[in-house]
Amino acid sequence: MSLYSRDKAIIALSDGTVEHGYAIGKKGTTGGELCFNTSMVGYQEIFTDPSYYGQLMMMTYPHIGNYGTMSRDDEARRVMIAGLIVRSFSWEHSNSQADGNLQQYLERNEVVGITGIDTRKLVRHIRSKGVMNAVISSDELDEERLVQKARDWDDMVGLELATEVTRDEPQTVHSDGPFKVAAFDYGIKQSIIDNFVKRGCTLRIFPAKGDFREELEQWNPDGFFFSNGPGDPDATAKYALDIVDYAKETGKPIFGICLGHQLMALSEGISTKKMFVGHRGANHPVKNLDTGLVEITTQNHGFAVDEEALDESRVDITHKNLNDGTIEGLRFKNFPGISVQYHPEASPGPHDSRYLFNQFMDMIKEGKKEMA
Ligand SMILES: NC(=O)CC[C@H](N)C(=O)O
Repeated sequence: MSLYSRDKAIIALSDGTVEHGYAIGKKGTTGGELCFNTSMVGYQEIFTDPSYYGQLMMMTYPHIGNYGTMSRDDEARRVMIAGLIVRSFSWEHSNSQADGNLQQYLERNEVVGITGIDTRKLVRHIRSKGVMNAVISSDELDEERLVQKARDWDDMVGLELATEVTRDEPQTVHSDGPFKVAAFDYGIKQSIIDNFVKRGCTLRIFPAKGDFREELEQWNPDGFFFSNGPGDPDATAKYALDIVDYAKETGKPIFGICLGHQLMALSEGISTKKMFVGHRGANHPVKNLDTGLVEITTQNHGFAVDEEALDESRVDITHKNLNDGTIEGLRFKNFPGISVQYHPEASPGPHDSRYLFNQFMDMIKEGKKEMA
């Protein structure tokens, strides 16, 4: 496709809403759950966040592509979003550090997208009607057929997607520090790995599925980490709780982010629920109930721990979202564990919540002292 495409494209929602625009990225047809992200920067980190696997990404910031792409900004080896919707696509970029332009990046990663869309209107629509599926197409422009396709698309509820994005084999990421953390990869972001390595943790990263008990016994980690990831936490829990339970039995500190947080709650019998509209952006206010302080956080989730299912003999709520009151963090009472629904690695986003990695490191240091 030449730069400055004027090839037509359509986005069709499962409720019959149709909008016309122009093709970006690869020509073709794609579909998924229609999400929106309100971050003003960090589009490349968002597109490569494995938790977005299977979702169409609508950016509310209107100007996307203006600073190009840089390979060091990737959160994973490939683009994970299923499609892209923007208001005003930048066919050209201006950034002395960029190593490419977004159109070429999207084409190389085979991402189908659409520009020229009134994203503010579509976001308001989803916010009033609730999250739904959609289809983007630049090779088939029949509105009715595309709406039907959106209706037929798999529902996110019940979808198991972590095995689509996890690694095939365990991998060790070394640091020069003394700590060993076993991390479970349901779609782990590179910036989470970097945050551990920076704090002196050598990580042994395990695939989502498999029996690694024997290897874990031998390696004897100082702590466990359960990662972020795509899909319905209930569907991942069907196989993942086995290893969460193992980690709990060891008595070592456990930390969970996003999907990992949801899995830890599920392992204590506390259910999750699909949200009316998810949280995706880099300015969500969260209150730390231990300190009373408010942190501005990066978020990306469509499910949440159900407050009604909370069991106070098993968990304390440590963090709450100030926009809608949903649970954002838990401390576990029957094992040394903390977890947050949001993203302390904040890539992109403000660094207010990085202290959570330090808090986990303190738990690990404490645990090692007790063992000595
Ligand atoms: N970032 C994540 O780990 C997302 C978790 C889960 N897939 C959700 O949407 O709620």
